[in-house]
Amino acid sequence: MAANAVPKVLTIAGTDPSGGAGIQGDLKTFSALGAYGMTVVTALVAQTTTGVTGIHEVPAAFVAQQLDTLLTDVPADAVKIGMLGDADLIKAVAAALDTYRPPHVVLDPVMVAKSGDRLLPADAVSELRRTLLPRADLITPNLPEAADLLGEPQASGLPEMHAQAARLRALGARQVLLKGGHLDGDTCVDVLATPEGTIELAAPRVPTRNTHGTGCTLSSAIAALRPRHDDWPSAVRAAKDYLTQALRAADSLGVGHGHGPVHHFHNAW
Ligand SMILES: Nc1ncnc2c1ncn2[C@@H]1O[C@H](COP(=O)(O)OP(=O)(O)O)[C@@H](O)[C@H]1O
Ligand SMILES: Cc1ncc(COP(=O)(O)O)c(N)n1
Repeated sequence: MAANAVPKVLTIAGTDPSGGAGIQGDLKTFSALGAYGMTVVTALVAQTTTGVTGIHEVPAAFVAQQLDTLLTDVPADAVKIGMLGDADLIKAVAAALDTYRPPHVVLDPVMVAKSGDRLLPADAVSELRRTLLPRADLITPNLPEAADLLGEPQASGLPEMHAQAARLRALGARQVLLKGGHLDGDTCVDVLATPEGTIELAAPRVPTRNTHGTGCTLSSAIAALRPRHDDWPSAVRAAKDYLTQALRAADSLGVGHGHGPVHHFHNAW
């Protein structure tokens, strides 16, 4: 990609009518970071800041049709994959990755919403592990998702996070960003494991309950930024800085009665 070109970035994910997470949160992130956003919807989700009331899945064949229709016209410079509601959807997305071979595939292994509602059935986790981890350039599990993928107890500190990130790489993901937001402390430390080594990325913990969409924002920010950065550590660092700023602005929004969304704002206007 030419240095001054606008990256065309695709999100494959479910919806959030409240606009904080899923496809809607991803598109806001892409725009805020100067990327051109494209979408393939995997599920219509009736949800808001307080929880999920229903899921209407898109048939796998129609997700495949959306991917074929889009990617034969517009190649993606990066792809973010979020909610995939069952094993057939996982297989359809894997097939499209094999056909179109987009660069920079970021997989957020979404399993449970902030409200505690399940977005991926437990019996589809092994399909995600077997089929999509080896096709991802970077996976971005939170602590419960990493534990589920590995079939292990959740990490309770940084040494265990380092060990689990390495074991997730051994399952086939080329890079692993194990997110530490669910631990306590004044800083939120994530662990990034790459073939070149493992680093810790820290940011101050923002004192807010408005964290709906943090995982979606981080993974889509990485996808938006990766085409313009030389390597994963640099893109992930910039994406985490962006997320911390969006969390700092979250309380000014006042959206909903539960965990409100992070705020993407542009200063230019
Ligand atoms: N209150 C917070 N302040 C700053 N960063 C946070 C906060 N909560 C989470 N993060 C960061 O947001 C990202 C996603 O958080 P995490 O809670 O670990 O995953 P998920 O949103 O998928 O459950 C991580 O980079 C984490 O460190
Ligand atoms: C469609 C969809 N995808 C993902 C999430 C997870 O959101 P979070 O970023 O808060 O973990 C969500 N609530 N809805």
